[in-house]
Amino acid sequence: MGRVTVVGAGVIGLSVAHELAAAGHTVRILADREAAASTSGMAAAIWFPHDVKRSAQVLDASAVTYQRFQRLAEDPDTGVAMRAGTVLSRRPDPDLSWTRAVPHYEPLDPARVPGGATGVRCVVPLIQTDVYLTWLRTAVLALGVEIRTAEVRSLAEVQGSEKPDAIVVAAGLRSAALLGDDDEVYPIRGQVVRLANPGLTDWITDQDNPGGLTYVVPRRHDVVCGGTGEAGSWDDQPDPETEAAILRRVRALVPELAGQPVLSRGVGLRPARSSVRVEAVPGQALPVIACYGHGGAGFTLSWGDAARVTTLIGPPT
Ligand SMILES: Cc1cc2nc3c(=O)[nH]c(=O)nc-3n(C[C@H](O)[C@H](O)[C@H](O)COP(=O)(O)OP(=O)(O)OC[C@H]3O[C@@H](n4cnc5c(N)ncnc54)[C@H](O)[C@@H]3O)c2cc1C
Repeated sequence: MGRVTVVGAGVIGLSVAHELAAAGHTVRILADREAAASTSGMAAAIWFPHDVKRSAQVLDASAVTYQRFQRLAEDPDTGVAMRAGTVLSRRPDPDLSWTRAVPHYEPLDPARVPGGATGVRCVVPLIQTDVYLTWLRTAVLALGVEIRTAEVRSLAEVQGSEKPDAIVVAAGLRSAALLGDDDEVYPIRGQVVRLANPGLTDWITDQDNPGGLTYVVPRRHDVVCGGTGEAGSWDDQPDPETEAAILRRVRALVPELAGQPVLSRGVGLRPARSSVRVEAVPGQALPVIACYGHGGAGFTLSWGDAARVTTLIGPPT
């Protein structure tokens, strides 16, 4: 193994290419959109395994990624920072399996939690996606990876034109169409509205808000407010009524947001699957590794799954 073609330049494709190149492979990325113009560009993002089945593999990948981001946060140019925040839950038995990867967390004083909810206060990586994806692309190029703008219509086409030793399919929602052996991929629509930041640093996510998924992620120059989690919806246009409802919910949760002007808005389609797929695909003429279906946790799993792909490919020969 030596020459690897990665299909996809979102956070997953870039992270995989980074780790393969760092391991000594010659890597080329084929992608028809830059990360900023894909789902990856729409995330806020915080480290949190949201909209993904929390299997042992996912929790392991989350932990590896947490540690990697913690190191990256030492360099402000990466756009990664460690930030305190709150995870609210309104279920009687909340799933706290994710806290295994988090060194600092504590149950919140019930007096500080909205009626009926429980809360965990913790410190996690906050990844400012516009800064981070630019940093990651630059890091990938510095490792000698070639990034080519191209639409891939079939893996046979890649095999014929690129003659790689292996292919990694990291094409998000469109991965299943390229592989043709998977009918378990579907979009989870996420709408966001970005407000001016009145000086907030702490994030909050209210997973089971009766009005809908609600989160507030303050960044350097804005606050990403969400959201929605509409499984099966391919609608990529912001809906004004949905935005008004998001604004009502986030202002109820974080009163400082009242009166802050809207800076921008957007919709992203999370590439969801019954479970994240990271494996060698059987029945192919050459080694093909699938790495997709990360739902609402692509950043959260990125470095862990990139390491897993690198192990599956093996060392360069
Ligand atoms: C509103 C919202 C908020 C989110 N918040 C978070 C968060 O806080 N934390 C978190 O961890 N995650 C979050 N996510 C989820 C995260 O954004 C996704 O899991 C992640 O972006 C998926 O990355 P990806 O690289 O698999 O796919 P994408 O970013 O969609 O990239 C796919 C790439 O494949 C390329 N491609 C596809 N098909 C082809 C083809 N046939 N030929 C050539 N190129 C192709 C595209 O051009 C693109 O480069 C959020 C998502 C949304 C929508």
